[in-house]
Amino acid sequence: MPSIIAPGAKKTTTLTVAVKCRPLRERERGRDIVRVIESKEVLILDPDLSKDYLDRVQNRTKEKNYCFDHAFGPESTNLEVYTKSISSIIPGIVQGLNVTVFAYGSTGSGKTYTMVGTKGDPGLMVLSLNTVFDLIKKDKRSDEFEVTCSYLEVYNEVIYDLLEKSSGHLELREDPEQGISVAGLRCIKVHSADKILELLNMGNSRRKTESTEVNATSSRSHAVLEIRVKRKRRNKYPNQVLQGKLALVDLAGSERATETNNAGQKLRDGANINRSLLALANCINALGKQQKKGLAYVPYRNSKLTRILKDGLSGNSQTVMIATISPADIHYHHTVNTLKYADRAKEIKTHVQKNIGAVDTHVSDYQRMIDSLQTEVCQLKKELAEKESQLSTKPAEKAADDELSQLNILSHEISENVQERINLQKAMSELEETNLNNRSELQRLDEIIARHQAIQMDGSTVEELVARRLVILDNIRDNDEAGVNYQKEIEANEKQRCQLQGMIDEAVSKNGNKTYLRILSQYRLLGMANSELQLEMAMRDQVIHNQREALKNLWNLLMGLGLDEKQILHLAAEQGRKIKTSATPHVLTFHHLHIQG
Ligand SMILES: Nc1ncnc2c1ncn2[C@@H]1O[C@H](COP(=O)(O)OP(=O)(O)OP(=O)(O)O)[C@@H](O)[C@H]1O
Repeated sequence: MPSIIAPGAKKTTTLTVAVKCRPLRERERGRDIVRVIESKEVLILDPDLSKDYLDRVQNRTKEKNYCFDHAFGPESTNLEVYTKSISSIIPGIVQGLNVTVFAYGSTGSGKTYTMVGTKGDPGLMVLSLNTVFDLIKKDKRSDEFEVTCSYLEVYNEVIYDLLEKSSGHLELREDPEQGISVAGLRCIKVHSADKILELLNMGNSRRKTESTEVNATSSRSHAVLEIRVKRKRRNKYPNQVLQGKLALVDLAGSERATETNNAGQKLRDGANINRSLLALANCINALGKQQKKGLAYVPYRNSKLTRILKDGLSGNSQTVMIATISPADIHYHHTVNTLKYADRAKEIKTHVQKNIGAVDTHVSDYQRMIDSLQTEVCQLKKELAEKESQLSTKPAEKAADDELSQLNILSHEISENVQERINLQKAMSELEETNLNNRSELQRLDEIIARHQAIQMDGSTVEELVARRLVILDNIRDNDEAGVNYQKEIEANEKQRCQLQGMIDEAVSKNGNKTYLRILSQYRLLGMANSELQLEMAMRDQVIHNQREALKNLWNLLMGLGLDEKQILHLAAEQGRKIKTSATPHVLTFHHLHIQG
């Protein structure tokens, strides 16, 4: 039965951006070029001291000035950063709101120090968790709480569970209602901040770090700690569940490979870290632009990191970006680059809304099918491993062994290929939807402009409308261009798929080990069926989501026309539809609207 949730009022809010400048380190021996003025302004001095007076007056200086919600100098502690920029939004988590905090900055600028901290100067993760549990303690008598914690890292575009000793590769799952989740990620029930900190330390010890020339323990991965708080009102509204979420993100540092003297694996890491960070920067750009230009396409799909952070960047979340910078003159370019993105991020808007519990059942059937397929895939994987170990004990079959491992590689590649295709197709359909909206706005504008011109209205109104029209056209062109690129990628993906399929078929026809191959091909087919099913589920959910949105709009429209809840229900009954509602204190009229039939 599809159900729609009409949640508490949506509040639009802008991203809070705070800048934290770390102290100059002993070995840096450089010049301190950062000045923080009145806790808001950041002044970056020209690193080149040789500029003369004339250069300065002729404005040839590289001095830059930015203004943020908060700015902290080297003497500020993490507690100060927490108190001024985050503490006020943390209580929302136990009231059903989502909060995201992420640190952004170049390698060695102090992201991990700010997020994790030290014993003497605990970081934002520690401080916010302590507050969450203090708040829970206060309300424990009247309400029931359940807190769960997960910790993941994105390394080389692969997601790993930091709470698992030897985590496999995890996949992202999408649901238009619930947003993005990570399939198979461990969620541990916790009862205290200390327990989470214990898990955090354990996870951090598993995190991929390397020594680079810029930072001795440089984080090579992006880490996301997520705390979910479920709250059940024991006395007042026993059926209501509030679900808040706190996502704390410590990003890997961005650096240019040439600066770190990295090679081989490290160089590859750098490329992937930069791919994610580049995608994040592109999303920040597009979102910043969107505030001015309307419907620009935001390329969340270009990396795992941006897909995970999607909610925090534009969805239902109150978000704080902490931009970390170094005061050293040698880092001038990195510092200015970080501040440029931080400056753009100030424009980003999110929509905060309480998550009032409704257990959705419509995905459960698909979910069950996927889970059972996954169990079967695991079982076959085990059988495959057993078979493989038997085969490897017989040296005479070494040649067959090689062919089999080749087959394994091929089947892995084909499954990655299917995932990529799903992702590209979803990106295409999102892009098309964005442009559909753009085109309908264009049509509306054309009609209004024609009407205004017909009655020869004041020129300035028409000028404004025409300017807006040009902006929309510009967006449509940008989005069409992105669409052509996606289409090319889809074609390349399909070509690769055919090639892989051909290679597999050839290998299978040559190989003599029939039992093994039967299992292998079954495993491969199941893996593909699983992926296809996920695509089908996502598409189906998108349709349901659109229907619900349309119904919500219709409900609001009818309310706006002066009809009350009873009259709407009556109207619906006349149309042969059953609607169930239940009242909550957050929305005057209703919070659940279940539509049957
Ligand atoms: N506010 C601070 N006070 C004292 N030391 C700091 C501060 N911020 C950072 N540092 C020191 O600077 C160094 C680099 O910091 P950190 O490891 O947090 O950088 P990072 O941005 O996380 O780097 P990467 O991206 O390479 O992981 C560390 O030795 C850290 O202790």
